[in-house]
Amino acid sequence: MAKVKKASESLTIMTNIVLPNETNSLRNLFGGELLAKMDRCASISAARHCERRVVTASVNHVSFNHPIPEGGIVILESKVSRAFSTSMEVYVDVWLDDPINQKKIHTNEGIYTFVAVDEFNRPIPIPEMLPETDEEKARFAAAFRRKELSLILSGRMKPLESVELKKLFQEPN
Ligand SMILES: CC(=O)SCCNC(=O)CCNC(=O)[C@H](O)C(C)(C)COP(=O)(O)OP(=O)(O)OC[C@H]1O[C@@H](n2cnc3c(N)ncnc32)[C@H](O)[C@@H]1OP(=O)(O)O
Repeated sequence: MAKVKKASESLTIMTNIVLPNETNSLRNLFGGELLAKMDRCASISAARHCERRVVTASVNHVSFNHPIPEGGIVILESKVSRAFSTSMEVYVDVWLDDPINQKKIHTNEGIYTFVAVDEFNRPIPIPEMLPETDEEKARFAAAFRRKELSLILSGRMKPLESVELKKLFQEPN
């Protein structure tokens, strides 16, 4: 297995059409249906990066910016944004595609943490991740801060133990 992999090597794209049984009373895609699709897409990216079985450790953030109507074409695009020791952050971007009017609306964004595990479900080391594009570099740079926040919110880290996150609240000299 490579020791370093590019972000693009974990790129996963899933395209779906919204069916009536996936919608809410407003005939838009039900949020829980979308979350399941996002988790699937992100888990494939994580597995592509580490070439191991992965489990979802945390859903750190999901935004719902625009409804997705019944019959809409949904494109999910995910990539590993940073790899740590055994865990990795995965970004999922969701688009509503309108091929008739040639428009694409960015409807959702999700940030997930996955952990690579062995056959006994114990965390195992993963390859480093190399960002290349400006967007990949920006997401990579802020990922450690988000990891600390997620660990604090899950009670795995005390706020004063954080390094990057604490810097946000410190006055510049
Ligand atoms: C694809 C699916 O849908 S899977 C189904 C849903 N998911 C599951 O069932 C997973 C259930 N949870 C588990 O199995 C375990 O809690 C695991 C494997 C996630 C973690 O196991 P632990 O024994 O706690 O391992 P440990 O404390 O060493 O953490 C492993 C890594 O995960 C990271 N981690 C754990 N929890 C979090 C969290 N809430 N937020 C961010 N990172 C986390 C740790 O920081 C560590 O990262 P690092 O090694 O890269 O520094």
